Amino acid sequence: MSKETKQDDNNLTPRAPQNQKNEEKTFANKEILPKMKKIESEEPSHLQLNEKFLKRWSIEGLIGKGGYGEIYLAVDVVKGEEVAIKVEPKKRRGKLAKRMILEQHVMFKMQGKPHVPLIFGSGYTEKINFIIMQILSINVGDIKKSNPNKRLSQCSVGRIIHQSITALRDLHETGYVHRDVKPANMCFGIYPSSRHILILLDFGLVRRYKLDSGEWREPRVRAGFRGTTRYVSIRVHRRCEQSPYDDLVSVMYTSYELLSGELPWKHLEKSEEVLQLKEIMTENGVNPELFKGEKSVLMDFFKMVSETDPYKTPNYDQLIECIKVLYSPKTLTDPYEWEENHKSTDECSEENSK
Ligand SMILES: Nc1ncnc2c1ncn2[C@@H]1O[C@H](COP(=O)(O)OP(=O)(O)OP(=O)(O)O)[C@@H](O)[C@H]1O
Repeated sequence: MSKETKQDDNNLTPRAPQNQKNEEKTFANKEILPKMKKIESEEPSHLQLNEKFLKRWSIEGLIGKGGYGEIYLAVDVVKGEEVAIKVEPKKRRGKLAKRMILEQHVMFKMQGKPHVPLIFGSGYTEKINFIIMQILSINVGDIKKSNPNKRLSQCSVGRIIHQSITALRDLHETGYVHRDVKPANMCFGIYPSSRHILILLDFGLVRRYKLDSGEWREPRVRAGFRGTTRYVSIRVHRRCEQSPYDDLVSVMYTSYELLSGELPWKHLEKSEEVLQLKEIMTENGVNPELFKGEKSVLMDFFKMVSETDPYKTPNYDQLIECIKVLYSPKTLTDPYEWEENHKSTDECSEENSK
């Protein structure tokens, strides 16, 4: 390892992925494998195709490019296993980028929890910060887009939302709020043992809301905007300090988008217009006008989330019970509609209407 390269102390030896036995190396479903983007030669990329990063990870392609970082598919040449490498430049606009330092800190704290990516290593080189982690499926937003009717069945949505709530409960228990919950930050595992497990991604915008003592931090009078306009709560539009409640509101909007195909404010550009529609949706009780047809199953969930006290720990169990109605009697381990061995997309709704 070069002198300018440092990895975290507890991470010098990459760890084996949990539950990833040798016989499980066949992918679950080609449709949800991460798709590679071309690494354009004229575009400066942090890592190059076929480069052997830190003499161990061979760069196979670019999976994603976010506002801050790039995500590459790489092969661990020692173990012959695929991994994802998230990279961000160490400096942004002349300032030291702290986003991924916080992200890897929180991801390390969460290791052992089922809904976070496994980390095999993290650190920095002269120019970049990096996290080497478990390779996952395409994100839930892209799974939805790849469905012919651009939405997901009630049965899939129920199980995605159930697992998102569990993932957030784990994060909130460590004292952090996520602040960017959305379908693009949710993926599934790709091996048989992990393909039904939803993984929450992108901890780059987390913030501590609870002290080690368990006491909540004093909220700021006016917080900066953090998150994605389409999914943030009304409180975030109003610049309130975010709490676990606000992550759950983003889960709530996610459920609507996945089930119906789009949120009512999808085509609005101005944040104030989006806010107005969000207010119409829930401010004076859940508005039945926006919950017609297949969306009616979400009314109870919307009511329960929007009536949650933002200054108290949410009742996660109650929320999970409420959303289970969408997929019962199926279980979290039954195949999803995008899996090859799944019989019919409507199977779940038929069962629900019995
Ligand atoms: N471990 C992974 N395996 C497979 N795909 C991944 C993995 N991590 C991230 N991705 C893909 O890359 C996309 C961007 O990842 P992420 O949100 O972590 O990056 P980001 O730079 O913080 O993005 P943004 O600026 O949009 O928030 C995700 O939506 C997902 O599709």
